[in-house]
Amino acid sequence: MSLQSIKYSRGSLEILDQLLLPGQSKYVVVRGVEDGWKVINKMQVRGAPAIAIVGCLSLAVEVNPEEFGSKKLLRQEIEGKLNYLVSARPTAVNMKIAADELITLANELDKNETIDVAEMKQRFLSATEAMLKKDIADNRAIGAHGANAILQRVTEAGGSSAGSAGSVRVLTHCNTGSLATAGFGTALGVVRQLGELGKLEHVYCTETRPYNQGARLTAYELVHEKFPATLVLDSMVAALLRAKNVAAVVVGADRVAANGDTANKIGTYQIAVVAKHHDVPFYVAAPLTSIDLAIPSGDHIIIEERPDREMTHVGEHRIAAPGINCWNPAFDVTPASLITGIITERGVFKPVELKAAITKLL
Ligand SMILES: CSC[C@@H](O)[C@@H](O)C(=O)COP(=O)(O)O
Repeated sequence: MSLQSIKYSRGSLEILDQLLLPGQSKYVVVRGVEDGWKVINKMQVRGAPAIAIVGCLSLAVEVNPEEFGSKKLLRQEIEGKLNYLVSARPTAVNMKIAADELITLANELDKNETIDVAEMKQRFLSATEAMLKKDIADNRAIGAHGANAILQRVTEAGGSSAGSAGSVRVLTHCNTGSLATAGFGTALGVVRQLGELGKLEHVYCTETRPYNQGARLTAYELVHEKFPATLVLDSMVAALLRAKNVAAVVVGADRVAANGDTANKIGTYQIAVVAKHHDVPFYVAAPLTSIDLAIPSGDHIIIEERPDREMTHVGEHRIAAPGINCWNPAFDVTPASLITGIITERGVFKPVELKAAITKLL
């Protein structure tokens, strides 16, 4: 059983094939950008931060053995291939932000007359490799901020949604853990942190149809951690919030717009509506690399539509009546008005404060 979604050392990249989990732990070798694009598009690796890291590292393994005749040629290679990788999946912004940062770096290195092409390549590789460590550090910080926010809110609300010794029950959706990131996780990092603090009474995870990231991947991580955890179907959330004294919902994000509207796995929006109805705080946990200040609202987010087969089949087995039409958006947009707080590595912000706070930080 492995929770390491990305194995990298200079010149070598492997990803844990998430289509096969939890039945099989099998790593797939990614030899370059073409492989990187395919494993992202087929969702063998998925989760917004992991997509960006694998995309950029796939370019690093391709560039590593190559000799470039000039810095201009290296810059063109970096720019062209990163823009291609962005096209593998459209909704999560992390790959686009990473690509823009690395293209800016390549332009600066190209203009810097004090370095040669070999040095430029080394600096590009180091910048790409730094993403792995940074993602884990960011996730740890998200976990700490998120756990504090949830526990503080429970205390402020008089502790009625707390269990024994102030511990809490939380609900999460999709998979936002070690498998979706370089390690630890975002929303699942918050859950992990509550667990590490001894404050996690129970975690509920949704099945997350149709790809079943909750049932296959989050459940796998929770069992591995030996956390008190229960799987529920997506259609059970209203009943769960009515019955189980859940203190908070915490989910991840694929793209957060400047006003706080958040694209995340399909089903997130309806959970937020149900949470509002039951007066349960609803948190989005995401690194700054998931926040897209360039778009004013969620109306500007492109929602990826996936093949019908993901709905009509479970593995090789057909479950839907042949001939039926399908609509399979992979994500939905939760309006900012339903979001209590956006948990980042730099603190927790109300959606209305987000743009000003992030602009100041950056
Ligand atoms: C830390 S992962 C955050 C999001 O990417 C996650 O919640 C999600 O929606 C994943 O969707 P997926 O289609 O599995 O890539």
